[in-house]
Amino acid sequence: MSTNNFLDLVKGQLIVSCQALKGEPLYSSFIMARMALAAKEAGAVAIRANSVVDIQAIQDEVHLPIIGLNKVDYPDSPVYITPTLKEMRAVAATGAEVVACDVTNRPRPNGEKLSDIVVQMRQEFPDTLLMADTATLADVQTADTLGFDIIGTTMHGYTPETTGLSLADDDFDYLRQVLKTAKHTVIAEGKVDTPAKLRTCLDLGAHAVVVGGAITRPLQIAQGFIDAISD
Ligand SMILES: CC(=O)N[C@H](C=O)[C@@H](O)[C@H](O)[C@H](O)COP(=O)(O)O
Repeated sequence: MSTNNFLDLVKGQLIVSCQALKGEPLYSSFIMARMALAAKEAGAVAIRANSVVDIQAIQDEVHLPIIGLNKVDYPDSPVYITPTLKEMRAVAATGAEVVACDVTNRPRPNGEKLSDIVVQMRQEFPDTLLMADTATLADVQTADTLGFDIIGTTMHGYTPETTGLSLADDDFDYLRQVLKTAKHTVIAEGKVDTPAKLRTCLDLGAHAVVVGGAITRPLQIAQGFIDAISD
């Protein structure tokens, strides 16, 4: 019987994504761990983190549940969030309570099939929850069919089909549709960049909300201020 009470722990709460890729000013496992400490002290109940080294550094710094992922670029696929079984296994092996991966109906590296990956993960890591990073309602239905425990809106606005779209567009119309469509637990994620949007996502029925850049990407945050004074 699964002892994974992640969903109970995060219900109605904020999850902070602490990520910085190579090339970003804060690219450092140490810095991501300190970001996670700040998030915990603010009251966040879980952390979303990228890469085994960052996950381990964060686990050493804060005892909060983790949504783990591993971003890897492959030449034969546009999918980069935990794209293959190799990355899924590596993240699950850290003990992260949740493993998140791309579910956007695009070809995966090495021709891997998501359905096969899910079956293998259920066998090898029965207590680890799986989170689908989706972009469209069709992806939400795929995630439901494959039995993902959590459906994230993570990739909405980040695929060719959804470029430029945002969760908050048209009074959160897309999130409302996801909440109506999804059979599994929905966590709102992607461009939730103000406290008011966080509140609205929860009021509309999201189980929890992930906020990343608006809290943990100072370059992105500062650029917003610069844009406001750039005529
Ligand atoms: C598209 C993509 O790769 N998103 C990634 C998913 O892990 C992260 O870079 C985002 O920061 C995270 O989803 C939180 O979103 P936001 O930073 O907008 O609050």
